[in-house]
Amino acid sequence: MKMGNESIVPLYEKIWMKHRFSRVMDSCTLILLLLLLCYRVSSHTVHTFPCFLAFICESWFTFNWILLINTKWTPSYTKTFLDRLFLRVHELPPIDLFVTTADPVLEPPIITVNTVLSLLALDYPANKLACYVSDDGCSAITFYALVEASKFAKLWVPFCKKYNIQVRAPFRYFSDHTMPLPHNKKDSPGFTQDWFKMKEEYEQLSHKIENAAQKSIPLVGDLAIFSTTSPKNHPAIIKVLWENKDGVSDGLPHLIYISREKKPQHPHHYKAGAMNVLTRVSGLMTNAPFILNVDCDMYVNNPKVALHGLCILLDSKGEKEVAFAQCAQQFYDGFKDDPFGNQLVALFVYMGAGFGGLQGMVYAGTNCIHRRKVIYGVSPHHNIQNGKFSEMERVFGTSKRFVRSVVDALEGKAFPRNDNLCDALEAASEVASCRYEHGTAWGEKAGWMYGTTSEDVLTGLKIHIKGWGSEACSPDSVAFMGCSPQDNLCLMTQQKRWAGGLFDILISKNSPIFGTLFGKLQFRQCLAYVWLTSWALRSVFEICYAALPAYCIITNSTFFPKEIGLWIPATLFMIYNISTLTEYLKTGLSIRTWWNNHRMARITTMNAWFFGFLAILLKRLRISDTVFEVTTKISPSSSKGANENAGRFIFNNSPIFLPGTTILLLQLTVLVIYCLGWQPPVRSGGGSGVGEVFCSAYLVVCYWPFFKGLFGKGKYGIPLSTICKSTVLTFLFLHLCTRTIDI
Ligand SMILES: O=c1ccn([C@@H]2O[C@H](COP(=O)(O)OP(=O)(O)O[C@H]3O[C@H](CO)[C@@H](O)[C@H](O)[C@H]3O)[C@@H](O)[C@H]2O)c(=O)[nH]1
Ligand SMILES: [Mn+2]
Repeated sequence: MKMGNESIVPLYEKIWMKHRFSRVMDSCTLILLLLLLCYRVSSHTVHTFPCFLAFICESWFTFNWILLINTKWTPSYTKTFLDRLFLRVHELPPIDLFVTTADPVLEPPIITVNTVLSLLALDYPANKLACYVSDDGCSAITFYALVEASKFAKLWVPFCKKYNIQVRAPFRYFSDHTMPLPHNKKDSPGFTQDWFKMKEEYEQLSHKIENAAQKSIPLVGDLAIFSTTSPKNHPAIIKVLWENKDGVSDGLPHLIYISREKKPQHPHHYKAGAMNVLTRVSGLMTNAPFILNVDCDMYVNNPKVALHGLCILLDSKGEKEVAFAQCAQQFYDGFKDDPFGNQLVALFVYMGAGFGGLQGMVYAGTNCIHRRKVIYGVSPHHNIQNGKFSEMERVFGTSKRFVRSVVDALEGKAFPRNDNLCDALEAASEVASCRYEHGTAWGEKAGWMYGTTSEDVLTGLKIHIKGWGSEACSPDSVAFMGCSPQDNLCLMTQQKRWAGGLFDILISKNSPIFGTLFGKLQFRQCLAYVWLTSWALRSVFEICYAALPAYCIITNSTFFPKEIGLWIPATLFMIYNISTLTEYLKTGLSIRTWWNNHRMARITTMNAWFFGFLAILLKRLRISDTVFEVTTKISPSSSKGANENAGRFIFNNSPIFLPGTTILLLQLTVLVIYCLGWQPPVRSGGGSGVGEVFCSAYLVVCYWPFFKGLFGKGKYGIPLSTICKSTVLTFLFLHLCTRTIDI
């Protein structure tokens, strides 16, 4: 190619995948579903209660399947050309790095520290980076850990860059205890020495942090301020922990600690609130045009990730169309065969790529690079008319200095390097106060969106509604790695929050449906969003469907088509399983993983998603509000030595296990009834048969972890109170079913 044409050379390419097999199988499934519905409508048995209920549920499943096929149909991924980036860009733009942490116990500071270290060591000019850590826990330990980490970073970052270390989160780098070979062979002699030194330094750092967490540290000096704070009631605390004063590109990036002001009576909007404070404070201090944000456990696994992201965002086409570049969420130390189905690998491969082929990948809350101006609410083909200052104040609040920074960001003006970050501290405290957003458009039109516990998807959706696209960024070596929920309790809490939060979006004024009708959300993207945000609704239909075979066995009726018609659901079941299994195998996952994921899908849907659904109902009825329950992250030291019980189900008193336990007891009961021949005589329309028994047995197999829980001890057993409640519910159901026979 000719020189001088650099701006035309694309920096990334979208590659369309051909999932032909999936398409064929998914279409077959759809045809069978439609056949089943037609059969039900045309046959007169639809008048019986079970057939009618089955028809309703199957209609939903079919609708849902159409949404799913639509999402999966045109998958794509992006390939980024790093080598071309430097042809096109002579000076890299600044990037602000955001990390959020909320609780020093659920999120051990050593994890946050590792994430921060991996960010500070990014392969990127250090004078173009600034790392902002938001601590919603207002924890002296987190603060102390970050201060110590910034000292360690002075050794760690040069070490990583000198030897081109790939994994720059020390706890992962040192986790296998063997010394890897340096990538840069000629430096080897010094490497061994340096490696041992670094390892020792890191061990000291983690001991210091661990000690601080165990014995309370004296709150003197910089920590004195924490002696009067409590996590939910304290003034804004903003400290510049490290400033790259001379602006040297091979030094350390700025590191800033922020704990926004909290008052008991002020809503703080959880993570979205924290992100908005980060946006404003960084706007005052560095105002970078790009923002890379991660959760506290998502360390950088590929130090070039920022460059890959910029290939997409600085590309001449991307510049006009792409609002953000989202990397997949991948997790380290997952259990073998994914017993809890929380690794989400197949989900990202098939559904993620599907979104990628439409208007764009959803924003997943972490591992994402945003354009700052888009966060401020700009539309794609906008002309910046210099809005009146007073108008800007209504949207962005009354800090003059901040509003000026917004104007700069919108106009794409380079930020005049602050001689001194501390100059901005006073203004920063103002924008981090809990009253600042009062009467502004934060969380509504600007910044991260409020009103749902899935703030990430809502924020991304509103960006798509403006007409922006987005891209998945998937460099060859995994971009980020994080900590997945470690047991089924954490998983249930997380899934409940997700499903509830997503459903909240669907029925709000920000619903994707309105987005298509009144905004610029593309139709197919809208359907994909409806698929995503209707997870919670699915639970209702699935629970009804699970009760159907039990009802039929008790009343000796059937909800299946008769004779030849029975082949439709039977083939459907087979095709569905073959096609999903093939997808897993193609992705390199095991048969066990496939089964575990499918079993878990039934369990999470009927338990966690159902409670997510209920939570939103209660919220809409103004009975109780939803809260963001933080997922526990396992600290690296405690995860060592996986025991034989890892991956085993545990239970507690939470009502979340009630639906599952009841469904299991119910199926066991009806299987006994069937085997003992205690069913009433068949009346009209045919009695229950192999179909119903198969469904019941299948559910028992899906709920096998619960079955073991019936007999388990301690935390491995379902609490007696839950079993009692479920037994009562089971008998109530039995009673109601037998009543319908008498009528
Ligand atoms: O009041 C809060 C609550 C949470 N967080 C932070 O939010 C992040 C995500 O919380 P986590 O408990 O890890 O939730 P996950 O379910 O693992 O997170 C996924 O789902 C969330 C939405 O439900 C998104 O915000 C996340 O980015 C996404 O990774 C963490 O860094 C927390 O520290 C806060 O800063 N303040
Ligand atoms: Mn998380």
